[in-house]
Amino acid sequence: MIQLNGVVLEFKLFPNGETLVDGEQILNHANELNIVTFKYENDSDLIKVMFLKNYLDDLNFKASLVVYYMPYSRMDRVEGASAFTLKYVSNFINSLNFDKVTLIEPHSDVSLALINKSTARYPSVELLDKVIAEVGFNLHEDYLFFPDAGAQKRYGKVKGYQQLVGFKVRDFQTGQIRKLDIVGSVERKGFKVIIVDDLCSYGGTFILSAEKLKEIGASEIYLLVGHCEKSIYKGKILETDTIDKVFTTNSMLDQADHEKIHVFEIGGM
Ligand SMILES: O=P(O)(O)OC[C@H]1O[C@@H](O)[C@H](O)[C@@H]1O
Repeated sequence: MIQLNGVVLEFKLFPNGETLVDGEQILNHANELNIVTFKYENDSDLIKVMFLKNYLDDLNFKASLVVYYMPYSRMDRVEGASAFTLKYVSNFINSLNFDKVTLIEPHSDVSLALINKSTARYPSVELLDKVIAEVGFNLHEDYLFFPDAGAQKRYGKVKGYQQLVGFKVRDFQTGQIRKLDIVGSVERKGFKVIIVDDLCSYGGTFILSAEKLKEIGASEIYLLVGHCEKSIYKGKILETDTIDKVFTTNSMLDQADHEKIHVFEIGGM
């Protein structure tokens, strides 16, 4: 889904699959300075962004880009013969020459390094105060939990919280989590935990984290993720009582289709 200055653009297809770009629709919402918002739904959205930016260039209009979820951001390293698709998509975005690019919760700093004139915003940090108030989190008794070293690097700098970290081993090819251990100790049982990470897919990481946290005495467990894929509906998080509530943004989901999910609007953060 592509927005121009907050307005969702409609794209149609020619019978052979080519994209029909409605220039009039763009003209109706374009200014000299524009914000293009890119909510990735599938690879065809990349082509739509390309057509829109080229059209704005032809009008001599400027534009910045907000990327709700950076596609391929998890392909931030290569192993064996795997293709470095994050680099290739970043090259594509760079070729469009936006004035600036804002990445919402990129999976790692590699996206920031690869994309020119890019900065990041982290809803998992920006929304923490709201989530803490909602779940009645006590700074002296309760814990934030980062499921792996990547999450600890991104969010561990938040001050004033007791923190626990997971050590996760995942098979790069199959995506299966081989094991997860908790590093850090707790003083007593019966505490709340907010698991903080960038993205929930099927939720395997968080179910496993929650099981381990329960073993060491957690009584209530919440999940705060910047992005939540629709695949959460196919995973076990919503079926079991291991995680009490999931807080996320509309970077991937459009709305919450389950009582356990709370979706914050990125625009209203
Ligand atoms: O365990 P699921 O939800 O499938 O995947 C989410 C995890 O996989 C990683 O890329 C994310 O950073 C998160 O830690």
